[in-house]
Amino acid sequence: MDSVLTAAPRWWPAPAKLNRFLHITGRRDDGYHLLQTVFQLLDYGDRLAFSLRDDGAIHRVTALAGVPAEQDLVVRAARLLQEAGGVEIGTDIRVDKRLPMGGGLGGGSSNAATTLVALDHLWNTRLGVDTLAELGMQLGADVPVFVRGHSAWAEGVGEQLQPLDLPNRWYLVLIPPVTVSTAAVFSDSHLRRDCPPITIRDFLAAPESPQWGNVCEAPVRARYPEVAAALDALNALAPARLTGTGACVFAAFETESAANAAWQQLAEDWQGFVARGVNESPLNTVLSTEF
Ligand SMILES: C[C@@](CO)(OP(=O)(O)O)[C@H](O)COP(=O)(O)OP(=O)(O)OC[C@H]1O[C@@H](n2ccc(N)nc2=O)[C@H](O)[C@@H]1O
Ligand SMILES: Nc1ncnc2c1ncn2[C@@H]1O[C@H](COP(=O)(O)OP(=O)(O)O)[C@@H](O)[C@H]1O
Repeated sequence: MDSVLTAAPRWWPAPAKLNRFLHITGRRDDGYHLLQTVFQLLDYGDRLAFSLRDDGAIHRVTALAGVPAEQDLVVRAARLLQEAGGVEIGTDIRVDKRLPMGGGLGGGSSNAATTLVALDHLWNTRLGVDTLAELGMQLGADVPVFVRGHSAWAEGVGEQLQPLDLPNRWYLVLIPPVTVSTAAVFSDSHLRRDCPPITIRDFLAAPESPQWGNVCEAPVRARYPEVAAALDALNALAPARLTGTGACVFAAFETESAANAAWQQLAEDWQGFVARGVNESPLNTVLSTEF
């Protein structure tokens, strides 16, 4: 029997991230690229709801275009936790999606992290943040930062994290009408892979310096004219960057009204949103206020 064990499930936030900059300093033996990047979390993203089931099934309630349930990161994350924690309870998972897929905003990774963190509480596995981050790493390089829930300096393939308090900024994010394949960008022969390593101190001395760029920007610009057009449109108003391997681009503003004013100039031609940069994930806020 599929009896539902909780009455009114709450919504759990799955925030987006931006890569404030992204350098590649080399490659691992397995071909994965070694990065230096800063993850800026946003107060904007998807929402997930969980209804526990006593039959042990993991069931995705909402469809995701082009992603079969078995491949959905929320289902994979729930299964992983179920195995790791020896759990016999199941769950229905509902995803209210606002973040574009393949946008460089980390939506899939954040959905996976929220699933791990929320079910660790709802299933009472209490594995703790370190184990959840390790489980998350098996699902994707960007999952641990969302599990840990703090904007961060990252190295390695994104798993070596140091929490950072970044300046308060508002971000205008444009969503070009195209999906960028992370694998295709990383296999591009024109991708710069020899950035000299910098230190966290170098970055913090001038966090908004134009010298910290995104090496994926050049190959993505060349392959995707829609991304080039978005960068050009935003650059006319403020310094614009690509996030991750794209497709989304962003600019930072000191105030919400400045970000909204820029958005008003672009909203007729582009999809996008304005969001506040946060050092602490909205997911942590839920945990600390309700659990
Ligand atoms: C580069 C970042 C920065 O945030 O880009 P976005 O995906 O957010 O845009 C991420 O670390 C991306 O991590 P993630 O999105 O988990 O990458 P995956 O799907 O695991 O990787 C897809 C493919 O890209 C290549 N890949 C990925 C990450 C990496 N550090 N080096 C690589 O060479 C590998 O060939 C891999 O098979
Ligand atoms: N729940 C999910 N939400 C988004 N993408 C998912 C999900 N599950 C699996 N995916 C797959 O992960 C890929 C990367 O998604 P996403 O993390 O949103 O983009 P990015 O890594 O560019 O930030 C998608 O193209 C999709 O095929």
